[in-house]
Amino acid sequence: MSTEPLLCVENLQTQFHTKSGIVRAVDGISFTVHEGEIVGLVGESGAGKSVASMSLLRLIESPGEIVGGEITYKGETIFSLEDDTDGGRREREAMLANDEIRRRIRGNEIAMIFQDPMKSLNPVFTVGGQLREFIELNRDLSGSEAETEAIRMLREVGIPDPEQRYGEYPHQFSGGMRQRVLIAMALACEPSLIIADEPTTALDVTVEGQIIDLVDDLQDRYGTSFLWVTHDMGVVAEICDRVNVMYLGEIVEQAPVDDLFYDTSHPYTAALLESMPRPDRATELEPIEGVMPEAIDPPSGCRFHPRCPDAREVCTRVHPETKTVAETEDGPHRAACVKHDVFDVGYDESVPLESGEKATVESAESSPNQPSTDGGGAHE
Ligand SMILES: Nc1ncnc2c1ncn2[C@@H]1O[C@H](COP(=O)(O)OP(=O)(O)OP(=O)(O)O)[C@@H](O)[C@H]1O
Ligand code: NI
Repeated sequence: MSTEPLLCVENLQTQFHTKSGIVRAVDGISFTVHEGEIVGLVGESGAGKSVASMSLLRLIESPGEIVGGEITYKGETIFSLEDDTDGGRREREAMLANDEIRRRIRGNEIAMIFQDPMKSLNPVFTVGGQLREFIELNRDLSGSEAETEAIRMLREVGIPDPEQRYGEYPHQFSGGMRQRVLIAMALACEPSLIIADEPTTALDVTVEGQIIDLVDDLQDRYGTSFLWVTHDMGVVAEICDRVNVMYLGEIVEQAPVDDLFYDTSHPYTAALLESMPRPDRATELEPIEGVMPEAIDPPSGCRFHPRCPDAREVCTRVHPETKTVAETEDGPHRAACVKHDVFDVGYDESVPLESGEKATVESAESSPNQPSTDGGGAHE
């Protein structure tokens, strides 16, 4: 993996300004996507996966804002700030203008697929008509050429009888078939990268499996890279080459997929894996203990410590950066957990936290001036 990455994200920070305070939805994440790779972004609801994905295409709207970090794609600057002369921050000159992002990048270079195809398809126009129009607008083709291309794409994504289905409306398609249409639309301009935000979550398991097989196959044939957003470790195992695990706005573990599963290095990832349904185990699932705190007022130290079975006193104080914990054939294995020797902050000597203690330590540490959304009820 010595070549330049296709997409490079460094220390990305995206925040929402709300009445109750600043929501640090994405709080300094860094990752790359190389050509031909399927990279996973996984984590529970509220981790910041969608905000991160939208940030990559500069689709964040007020009250949200990217406040820091750098996004580069094929060497071009999608986002970057620099210090200006009077102590503020300004957009770097190299950063692409909004209309360039709209005209050259979105759809053509980086396409996006969302969970709900009905939001992306217009119910009053035929599926084929929408696909044809999209192709006509984005590629230099005449109406009839675009129609032929649209039918070819429908066939390509496994829609049976595409000439016939071309003239049907979105409601005449099943959920899985609609998702295939969106994949056809995403592929239509032959982008180098597709960002897929939970595209199979609403589908039943069999159809989900078919869509995943389709993506795997298309990925092979077109060489398209994917950023695959999901909360499902089963899907990650199925499809991803490398994985980023997100917790409360941060990436806590980053590894090639096999290493993530067989040499799990962050207790949060371990908990996600424990809660995953597996065919070789009885129906009893192990839910992750506790609920994810709000991104508005994250716990001190390691953000996962109040739920972590391995938490020690030091974890309430030290906020771990993500560090390389092992080198593998397929790249570095990185984790943000001080129990690893590279951190050297006295984890071994530190006193383990009892479940009750975690809350006490946390409330003692948090500043009384900070707005709290839950009224501190959890600490009673
Ligand atoms: N428009 C908004 N205003 C305020 N906060 C927001 C807004 N959009 C997202 N957030 C907050 O940002 C955080 C991250 O949300 P995000 O949607 O990225 O999570 P996610 O990981 O995609 O979760 P899910 O699996 O539920 O889709 C959450 O705390 C959420 O409440
Ligand atoms: Ni989401």
